[in-house]
Amino acid sequence: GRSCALSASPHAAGAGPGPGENQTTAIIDVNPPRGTRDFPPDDMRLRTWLFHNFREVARLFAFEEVDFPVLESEALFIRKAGEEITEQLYSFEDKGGRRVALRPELTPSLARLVIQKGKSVSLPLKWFAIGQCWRYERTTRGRRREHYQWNMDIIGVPGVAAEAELIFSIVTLFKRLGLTASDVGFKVSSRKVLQAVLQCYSIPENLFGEVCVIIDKMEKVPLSEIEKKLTSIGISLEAIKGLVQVLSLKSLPQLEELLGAAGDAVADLKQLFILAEQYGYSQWIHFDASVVRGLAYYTGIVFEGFDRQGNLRAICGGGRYDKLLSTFGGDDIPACGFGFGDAVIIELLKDKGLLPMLTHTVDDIVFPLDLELQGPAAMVASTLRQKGRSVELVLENKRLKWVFKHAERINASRLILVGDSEWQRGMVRVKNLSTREEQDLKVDELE
Ligand SMILES: Nc1ccc(Br)nc1
Repeated sequence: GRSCALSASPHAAGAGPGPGENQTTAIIDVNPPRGTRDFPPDDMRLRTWLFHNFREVARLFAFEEVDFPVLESEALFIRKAGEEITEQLYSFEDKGGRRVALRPELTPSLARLVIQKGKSVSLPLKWFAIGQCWRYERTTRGRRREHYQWNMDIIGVPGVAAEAELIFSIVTLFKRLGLTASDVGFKVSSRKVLQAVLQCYSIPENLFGEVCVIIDKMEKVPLSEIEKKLTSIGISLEAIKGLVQVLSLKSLPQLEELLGAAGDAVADLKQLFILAEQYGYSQWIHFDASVVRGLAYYTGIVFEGFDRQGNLRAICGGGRYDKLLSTFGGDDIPACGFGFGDAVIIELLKDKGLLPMLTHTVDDIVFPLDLELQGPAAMVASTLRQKGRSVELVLENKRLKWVFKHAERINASRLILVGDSEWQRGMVRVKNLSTREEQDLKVDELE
């Protein structure tokens, strides 16, 4: 028998290529799972830049950051309204036999946390989160299965001042990214418009969510299919005609004519446009009755950000969801919020030539001229780091030519050489890599 594992040849047959043998194919698939992305440094810098802008806007609007598990109970997302988001739920049974899901959106988790906190938090709440969301899309469409969403939610404010503030926070983000009202805009409507029509035809309230989800596809599938689906859930042809008519309205006066000024729908929308005027972002938004959004839980104002060129899918979307918390067993707490994905916005910025140039830069590169000086070089690096400078310490015995090349690659501002003769005098040689100026400095003179 073998004395110990070490004596076994690590390259017994079938153990893969040995040292020096080239690896033609990797042993494992080095690509991420279908529909998911890696973020190597360049992509990660762009993502960090985008998320920094999300966080900065949230700070300007005094929102507090929250987070939740990517994994939630499946029950949080089971809604009987035929939404794409629930049909594509990334759910499974865990080893404890529990039905769990990778969250497809953040709003239900936020609602769960608000209810969990109950009386221990005072309303209104202004919370934001940036989280990865998942869907299990049939590979036929080869689309992404994950994206990161920035969510901002105002909990406990019944009036449309909350929606006005939320839309302005997105306008603020767009401006920070260099986009103007000529590049992007918001279509705004209210689900109370649909509610009013359904009431006219005495369609039961419980069909409201389902009707909205079907209607949301209005511009994506032929009208005949919409009519077929609506009929299949018991909506009369007459009611369908009424719905289609109201959805084609393009102005608030037209809506008022049809619904009368009485209904909340018109009043809410009028108030929202007045506030937008006062905020100074009227030119960013317009009423469009065809905006429904595909989530069943919206109950009032709904809006979506879009690129005016019309090349891309919606950039973001949101609205009021006054009933969601009570459907989870919480109190009847009004709420509104939006989701803003990390993919369409980057496509738009690319199209507009607005992607930032982000490079990996360091302040100093420290290089011991020979191996005995590794200790002193580490101390020099530590002194500089304590002063807040980012320092690349060369960890191997490299030729000076390599060090200069590397300094260029990482955009270092200074090269600090730790040499024997200088070190004997407690000095190091400092090269400013932009001015080429060179000087010997005492370590504690470095700043
Ligand atoms: N809901 C959702 C999740 C993931 C992606 Br990608 N798109 C939408």
